[in-house]
Amino acid sequence: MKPELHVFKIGGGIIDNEPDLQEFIRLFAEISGPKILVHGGGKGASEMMKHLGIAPQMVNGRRITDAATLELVTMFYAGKTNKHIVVALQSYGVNALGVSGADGNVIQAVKRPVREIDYGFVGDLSEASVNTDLIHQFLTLGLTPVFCPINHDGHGQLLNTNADTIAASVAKALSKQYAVALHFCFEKRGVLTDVNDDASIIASITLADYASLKESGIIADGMLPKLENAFDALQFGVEKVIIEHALHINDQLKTTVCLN
Ligand SMILES: Nc1ncnc2c1ncn2[C@@H]1O[C@H](COP(=O)(O)OP(=O)(O)O)[C@@H](O)[C@H]1O
Ligand SMILES: CC(=O)N[C@@H](CCC(=O)OP(=O)(O)O)C(=O)O
Repeated sequence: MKPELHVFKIGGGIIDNEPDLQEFIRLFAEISGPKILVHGGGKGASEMMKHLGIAPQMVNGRRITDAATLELVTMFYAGKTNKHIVVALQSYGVNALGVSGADGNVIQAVKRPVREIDYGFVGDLSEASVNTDLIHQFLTLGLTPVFCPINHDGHGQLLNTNADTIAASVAKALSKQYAVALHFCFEKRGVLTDVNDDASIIASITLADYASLKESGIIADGMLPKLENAFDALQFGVEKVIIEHALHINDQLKTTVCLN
């Protein structure tokens, strides 16, 4: 039987709220066995850019990343945010190792080809992008890898990748060796039929449900790439995908994503 592995992803809504972030880290620290944390931070990055007079541009949940934006997001994600999370995890006794994809060549991306939209320095991933041997060695040493959304192309170029995509790609790649549970944690109780009502949780969502909820506009914005990554992960061997509130990971109320 494969050993269990938990891959957690947290986004900007939690990272930007310091008490919530600390509480999530406390709960994450309690999880036993091998675990991985992937973080985003898009909300804070956009706020920082606005302060500096640069208008953030997002298309289909992905940031258009020109050279100036890449410099800023590298500082923000790989520097401030990643180290802030790592230092907090250390304070809860988790031996966290903060990495970008360039560190140890742990994730290599390919710059997104220009089609209708030029995303700039945005990196796409495949399963082969992820250095599973190295991650397995980190886990064997008792380290908890903490991935920021910055990767590289192996030829000297850093690239920005959506953090949900990183979490799904890492989960898929490791599913050959581990029974992986992928947890997308954010500031709501799961996928909701009314985005303003946390009581309206959809307990389980299939691909067919997703198609009709998307059609009717009930699922929109950042939830679209999250669910697309969730179904993709299930199709490629991840055992369980859960969408849940970052501060209620021990509760039963959450959305489980299923293929059918
Ligand atoms: N049906 C839905 N249920 C829950 N959230 C939804 C739904 N439709 C759209 N959303 C939006 O998706 C957002 C989550 O996506 P995103 O902001 O990318 O998350 P993250 O915090 O991981 O970066 C929620 O804050 C919410 O506004
Ligand atoms: C290419 C791309 O879109 N990268 C994302 C990476 C951060 C992210 O995904 O943050 P959340 O998980 O908090 O949304 C961005 O710069 O917004």
